[in-house]
Amino acid sequence: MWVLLRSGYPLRILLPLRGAWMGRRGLPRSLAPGPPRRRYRKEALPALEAPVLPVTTTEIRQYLRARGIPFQDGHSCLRAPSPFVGASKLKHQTGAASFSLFIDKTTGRFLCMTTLAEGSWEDFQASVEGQGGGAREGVLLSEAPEAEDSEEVRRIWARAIPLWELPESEEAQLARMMFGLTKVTDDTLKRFSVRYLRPARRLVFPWFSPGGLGLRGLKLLGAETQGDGVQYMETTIPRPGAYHNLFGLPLISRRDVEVVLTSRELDSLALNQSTGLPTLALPRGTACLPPALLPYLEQFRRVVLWLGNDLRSWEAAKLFARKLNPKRCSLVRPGDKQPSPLEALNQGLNLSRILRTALPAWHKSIVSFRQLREEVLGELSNVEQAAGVRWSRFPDLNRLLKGHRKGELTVFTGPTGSGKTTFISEYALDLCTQGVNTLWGSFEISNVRLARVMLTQFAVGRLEEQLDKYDEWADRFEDLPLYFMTFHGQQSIRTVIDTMQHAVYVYDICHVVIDNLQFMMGHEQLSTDRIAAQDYIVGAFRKFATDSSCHVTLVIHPRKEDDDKELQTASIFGSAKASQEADNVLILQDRKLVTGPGKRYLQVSKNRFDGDVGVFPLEFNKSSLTFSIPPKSKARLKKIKDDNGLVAKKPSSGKKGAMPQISETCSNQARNPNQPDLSKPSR
Ligand SMILES: Nc1ncnc2c1ncn2[C@@H]1O[C@H](COP(=O)(O)OP(=O)(O)OP(=O)(O)O)[C@@H](O)[C@H]1O
Repeated sequence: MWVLLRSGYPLRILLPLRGAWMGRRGLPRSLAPGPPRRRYRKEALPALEAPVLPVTTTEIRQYLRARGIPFQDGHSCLRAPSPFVGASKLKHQTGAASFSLFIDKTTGRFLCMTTLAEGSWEDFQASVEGQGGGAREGVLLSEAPEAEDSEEVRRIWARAIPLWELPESEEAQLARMMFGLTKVTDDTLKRFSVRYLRPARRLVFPWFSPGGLGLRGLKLLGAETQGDGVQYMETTIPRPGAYHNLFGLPLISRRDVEVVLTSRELDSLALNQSTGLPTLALPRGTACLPPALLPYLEQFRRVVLWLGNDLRSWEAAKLFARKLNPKRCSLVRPGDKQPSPLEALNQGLNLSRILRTALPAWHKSIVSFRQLREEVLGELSNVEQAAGVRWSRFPDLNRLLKGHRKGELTVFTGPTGSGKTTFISEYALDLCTQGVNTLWGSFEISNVRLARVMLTQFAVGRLEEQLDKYDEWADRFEDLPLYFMTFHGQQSIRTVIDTMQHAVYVYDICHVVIDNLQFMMGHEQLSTDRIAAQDYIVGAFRKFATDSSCHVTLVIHPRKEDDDKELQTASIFGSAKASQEADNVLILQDRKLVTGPGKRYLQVSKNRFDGDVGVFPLEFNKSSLTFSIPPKSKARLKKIKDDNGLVAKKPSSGKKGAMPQISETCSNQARNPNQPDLSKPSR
């Protein structure tokens, strides 16, 4: 496989994850050859000083036309004859097969289906323009299947045996029961070449290269009973970021025009067996749909997404349909009578009938309640899930905000140097460890410094004093779905939003953190222009959050105010636009004057979801850089709400540690509202 080095985006990947109990390739240590060691890896996407602007579909089309390259318009890609196929081979390809180069309409990245060459739009242009052979030059080892991986893949595959050939029937029965495969036939397992690794008690799903070019990777699936249910553990080789297997692809015929996409291999087995339809399983379930897979899905006129039986799967299905072109997509809605395909098979339901209930993903801009009623019902009957992902480290935040939801804008403020970056880093890390794909825009502090803070918080302790543990923590940290923009200091909002859009498309980002708005804007504008510019930028982030169904957390410095005053919603720098556009407003209250140094409170002063606002204490732990809630703290969460659901003004007791006065409608007491409290240089 050819993979090229250049990239047009100022985005750097931090790599995918393994647990402490895992070996280098994410396998149990007993399966990983040799002692753990670290390898030097080439930077996957190098940081760019001057970001290249993303290409548009129109520009791609214009370029191809100007160069006289014929092309066909597809659902998510343009198809053209591949410059990577030798003239002799090209002669033998006819019709659609001769258009074997797929160019992603959104990113310009290409894939040649014949040679498996792939690269960026700039690489394609370079190769068309004959700049030193283009694609053939830059082989990126970190993304190409590594020799070591291939060896490991072959070894495990050879040790695994076909499930239906398990000699002891008791063992075979137990394995089938654990994975819910009692109704899946041997024929189905054979068709999909599913094996079983006896020592590790794992199912093994193969990733075959297209065109029967051999085994490219594996997914190992373990199952453990937990209460009434079963918990599945997945391991992939290569690691998740490079595992681009559409399980079931070898069974797809060129003539197939319809496919059902599932989020699990087990679901694909069940669906294919009971409906006879072509089915494919996404490599990382509902976590993401990497654009690298889109060329393989171009041939289908209809794509049905049946990803699971919870709200998260439903959200993912809607997002993936956008990438696939919603006009050809239908979605199976989760529900009691519509569980996941494997469960449906096990419950004796008619899977073809469920598929017929799939709803078109595309509708015009105007909808009637009829189209919304099922969605509303879904939210009402899954209140917990509709409230979003809950924090594991901040239970009080769950009590107030209920969870972290897609498509919302959170504005976060606090006095200079009070610990905003440190807190927001832990707040985002908490979500990221629970599978929320996160993109950081750290304009004030360098990514290295930020990552160091995050890693310390992740390990909940100082790593300086335990460097022998560094690799173990770093390995686990690498596998978080965490990405960083490589911007620093002032940036144009267009470039930042374009990069965010790119990240949503490529990495299915659900949470973007911008730290902070003022550093992104630079210091150049005059004060009145600044407020207008900030309003414009806040509006752009708001629109992005809504349009991309992605949560944006925006750190904004407060105005310069008296140090001894509590901050309020109106203390956010600029006009009222930021707090009006925000769904949530969070304030880090630095109350050192009344409670002593180090004491902080987090105040939720706006909550559009259900109106609950309040404050709760945070205790800073200097060695782990974490803000945990003091276990024996008397000052617990305090909800502040009047009968109308509005934030009430509470009289101050004037006592040490008293709750702050909070008012949404407080007067503007800022000394100079046009001046943000931004007295420090970029770090
Ligand atoms: N509650 C706290 N008590 C004492 N030190 C803290 C506390 N919170 C953070 N710090 C430390 O204070 C320093 C500044 O923290 P941080 O960068 O998070 O503040 P900030 O509010 O983002 O700053 P700025 O206003 O410059 O953006 C860091 O070294 C951090 O470890």
